[in-house]
Amino acid sequence: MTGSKSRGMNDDRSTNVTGTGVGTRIRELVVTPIAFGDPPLLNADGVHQPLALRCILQLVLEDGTVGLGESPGGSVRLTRLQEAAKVVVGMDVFDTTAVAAAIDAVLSPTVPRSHDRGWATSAIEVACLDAQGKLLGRPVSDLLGGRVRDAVPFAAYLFYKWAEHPALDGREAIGDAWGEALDPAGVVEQARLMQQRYGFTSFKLKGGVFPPDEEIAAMNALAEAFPGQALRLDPNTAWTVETSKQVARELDGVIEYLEDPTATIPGMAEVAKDAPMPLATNMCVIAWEHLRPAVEQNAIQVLLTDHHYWGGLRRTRELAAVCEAFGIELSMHSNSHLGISLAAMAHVGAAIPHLAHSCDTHYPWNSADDVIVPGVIEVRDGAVKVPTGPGLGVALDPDALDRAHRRYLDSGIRDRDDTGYMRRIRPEFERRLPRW
Ligand SMILES: O=C([O-])[C@@H](O)[C@@H](O)[C@H](O)[C@@H](O)C(=O)[O-]
Ligand SMILES: [Mg+2]
Repeated sequence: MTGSKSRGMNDDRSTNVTGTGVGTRIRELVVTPIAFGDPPLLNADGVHQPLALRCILQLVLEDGTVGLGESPGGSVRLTRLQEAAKVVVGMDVFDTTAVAAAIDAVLSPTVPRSHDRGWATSAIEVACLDAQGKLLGRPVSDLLGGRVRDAVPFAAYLFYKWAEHPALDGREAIGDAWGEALDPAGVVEQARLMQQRYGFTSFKLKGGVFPPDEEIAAMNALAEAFPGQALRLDPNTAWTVETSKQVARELDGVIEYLEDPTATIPGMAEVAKDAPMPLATNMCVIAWEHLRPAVEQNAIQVLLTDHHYWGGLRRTRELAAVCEAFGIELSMHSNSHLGISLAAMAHVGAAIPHLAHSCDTHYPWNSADDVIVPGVIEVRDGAVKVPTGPGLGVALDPDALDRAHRRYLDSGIRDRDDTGYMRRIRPEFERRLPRW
């Protein structure tokens, strides 16, 4: 961890904004790597490790106001955030364009692709907006143009999963409250639990785990168990173009969209010519330069935005306008995350008028180890109420943050490695895409 977590923790402070930058300059950016529990969720790459990694950002202004941010973790992202943290010191928190440019400039020599630099820019922009909102006494959604909805709908994110992380390296097996889901009945049971606990009315299954016929059977079982409710399948590019076309035909009338059945923009465009339902992506259109070819080839009809890599909340709002111009519908992508990210997702989701689909969230899988004070941000009735307090509207729980940071230090895990972890348990596992 860099810096002290107790410094500048006056989260609720509101101050007069003079417009001169007095008190609104960034004094310090504290980046804290953390780890939190994650169940054995299966995907095309392997299986989730027992701990997932994130970085928590505390952007401290000269007047003591603190803006919060959350970024995906891992050693590379942590190093980039730490580098970026140095160049933003002294800048005005309202000058987010200049802040983004400074981060971009310091990272460009070592990180050539703008998309890879975007992760740092995005997390820091969210922290700036949280601080701005606290200074102004206004929620972040107001800084994005105002909310068009008070609650943002989310989908249950279903995964094939083992009942427990098997015993390994002298540690005992780690079970969870969700149980096993390895066949259609298990998937339907998991969906029922998700609905009971969180009120979800739309469901996404992470596929690419079993042969397509088994995943088609799971989707049909969900359709039977939840008639009329929106369903999606996402095999993370585990299929060839031909297999994708075949699955799309078989799921006609069953799913609202098919997400990343196959790799690349041309591959998706081939499938889209044939598929009876819209195709969605968070894999082949992940940077501004991908939009033009995707539109020209009509490769996707739905984009899953993600403020964590599209440059932050304002850029996501701009992306939404571009998509609107080209008739691309919007949904939202998620990775394992905690409440600061969920709050940011809710604020930007509230400010996008044509958000056509419920958003993804891993939060139910990870919320037990959250680092924010509970009660403000939660999934209820399949939606997240957009906080109305200043900034993101959430506050850090310093003890929970300390625990999560210690967990990170003690774990020795520094990067996500679904394939490596899977191979330790099933040595014959090969990450081969497309697999079918
Ligand atoms: O957590 C997972 O296993 C997901 O596969 C995640 O890594 C993806 O980024 C994501 O959820 C997706 O929609 O592709
Ligand atoms: Mg996806």
